[in-house]
Amino acid sequence: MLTAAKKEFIEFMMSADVLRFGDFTTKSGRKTPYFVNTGNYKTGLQNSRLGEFYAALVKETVGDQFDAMFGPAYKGIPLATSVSGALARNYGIDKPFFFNRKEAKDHGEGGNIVGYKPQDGDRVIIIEDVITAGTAIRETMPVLQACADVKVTDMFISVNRCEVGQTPGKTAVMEVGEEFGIKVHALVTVQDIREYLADKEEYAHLLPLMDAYMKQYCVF
Ligand SMILES: O=P(O)(O)OC[C@H]1O[C@H](OP(=O)(O)OP(=O)(O)O)[C@H](O)[C@@H]1O
Ligand SMILES: O=C(O)c1cc(=O)[nH]c(=O)[nH]1
Repeated sequence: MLTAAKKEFIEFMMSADVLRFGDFTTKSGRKTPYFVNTGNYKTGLQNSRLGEFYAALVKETVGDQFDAMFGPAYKGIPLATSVSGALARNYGIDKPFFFNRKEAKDHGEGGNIVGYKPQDGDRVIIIEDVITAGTAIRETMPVLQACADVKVTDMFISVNRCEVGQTPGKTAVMEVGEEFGIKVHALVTVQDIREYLADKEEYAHLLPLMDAYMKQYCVF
């Protein structure tokens, strides 16, 4: 159901040109009529507001029951930093954050992890933009497992695209749960976006495109 909070988040993404409609190709090679580009957030206020949306979901689901948050390069990096700030400011949940470099650095401090140094036994949450086919999370898990014996418990994303992963009939989110034991929490889903569009006459032309895409790739 499209709650007022979900509607507000969809309008926030659209006002920042983050949620766009047109012809795009996903990392997994799917031709999609909509795309979420969190790289389009550009101002302090947008960043601060974005952090608040995620922080409210973290507070409501896991609260302070985690030890650190991880933002996968690249787009997870500003997400994790803004969420950590909002959690501390709004809820007094002051937790460390860390992120990776896609290419290891061979001078100075070296390595591929920046920020907090994870410890064995840490419960880690991941802050990301979207999950489509689940490739990115499968790239992220070995990076985390190489740091320490951490337990990744939850993952927070802007949009759950509800798309099939590697196994017919299963979403990437289901697979992530089964393979890694990670619970995925999304601010909105593709169904929320579709419902939002259906409420507004000016977006009527997008509905057949969304429906065709959802029929091809989504599992509900
Ligand atoms: O579930 P998937 O099919 O993997 O697709 C979703 C991921 O793909 C993109 O990341 P990308 O690897 O392009 O990294 P970026 O943050 O550097 O843009 C996007 O930011 C998601 O994280
Ligand atoms: O699947 C992807 O590559 C993808 C989808 C999307 O909506 N946004 C994004 O940054 N990547």
